[in-house]
Amino acid sequence: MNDLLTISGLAITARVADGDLPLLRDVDLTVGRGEVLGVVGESGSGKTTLARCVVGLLERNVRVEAGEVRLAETQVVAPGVDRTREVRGAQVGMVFQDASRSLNPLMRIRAHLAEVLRRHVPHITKQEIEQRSVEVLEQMRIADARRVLDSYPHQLSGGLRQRVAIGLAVVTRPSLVIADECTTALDVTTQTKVVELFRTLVDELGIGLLFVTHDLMLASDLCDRIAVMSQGRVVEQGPAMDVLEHPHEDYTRQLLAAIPTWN
Ligand SMILES: Nc1ncnc2c1ncn2[C@@H]1O[C@H](COP(=O)(O)OP(=O)(O)OP(=O)(O)O)[C@@H](O)[C@H]1O
Repeated sequence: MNDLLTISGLAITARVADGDLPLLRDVDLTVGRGEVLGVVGESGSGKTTLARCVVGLLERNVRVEAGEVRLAETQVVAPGVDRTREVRGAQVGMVFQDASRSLNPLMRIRAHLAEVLRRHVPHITKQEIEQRSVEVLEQMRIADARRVLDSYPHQLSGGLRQRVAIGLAVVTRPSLVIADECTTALDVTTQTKVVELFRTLVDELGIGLLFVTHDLMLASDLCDRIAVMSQGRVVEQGPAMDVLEHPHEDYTRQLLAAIPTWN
């Protein structure tokens, strides 16, 4: 089996004032190497809970009740099991919605990259840090990498900051990247560029990408396969074009019907 990420039978519950609230039920998903899985669904369907579970960032009132998350052969999440700290950053990179919030305003981009590399690459030298920092910004199609390395986050445009955030997620050369609504705050042109960048990274580096979005048009541009979520369950999944062109579920049809340009 060549799957990088395997989620099976995952059930997640939140403890709330009046009892237990199911957030995810019976979720089965896989992401292969060099593959983009799009996770789509309306607001509140459980997409973020799924993404955060894989990287061990669930809130304190939330627990895994059944099922498991495996990264290649290793079980990283199961009831009472959380090995995400061991893989987060090094084997699994993350990009979230608002890059500005994940960057420290008082640190230059060079220091951000150095911090991540020092944390996850044992014995890395100063010279290697500089080399890999320039290299990753170039991979992000940033032309003037050295100027960007010397900049503070506020000196960069939103689109550039988001590309830096993606760079931070992949500089450790993870095998899997989790991206949660990471293009939502960007204008349409920048969104397209980020999507193209992701596609190139997946194709060139062979990483697996779990791409959470509520935007089906974007998903259709980027994803190999799509999983549709509703009320904490995966209601439909398959090759992107099959799901979007020939949906089996009414729920998927309704999502598609809500896009004016789809039909
Ligand atoms: N810690 C929590 N405690 C209680 N309820 C929660 C918690 N986290 C999420 N929920 C609820 O679980 C449901 C799923 O939330 P989630 O953020 O995973 O959905 P989503 O599909 O990512 O939505 P959006 O697109 O709006 O981010 C929502 O109804 C949300 O209010």
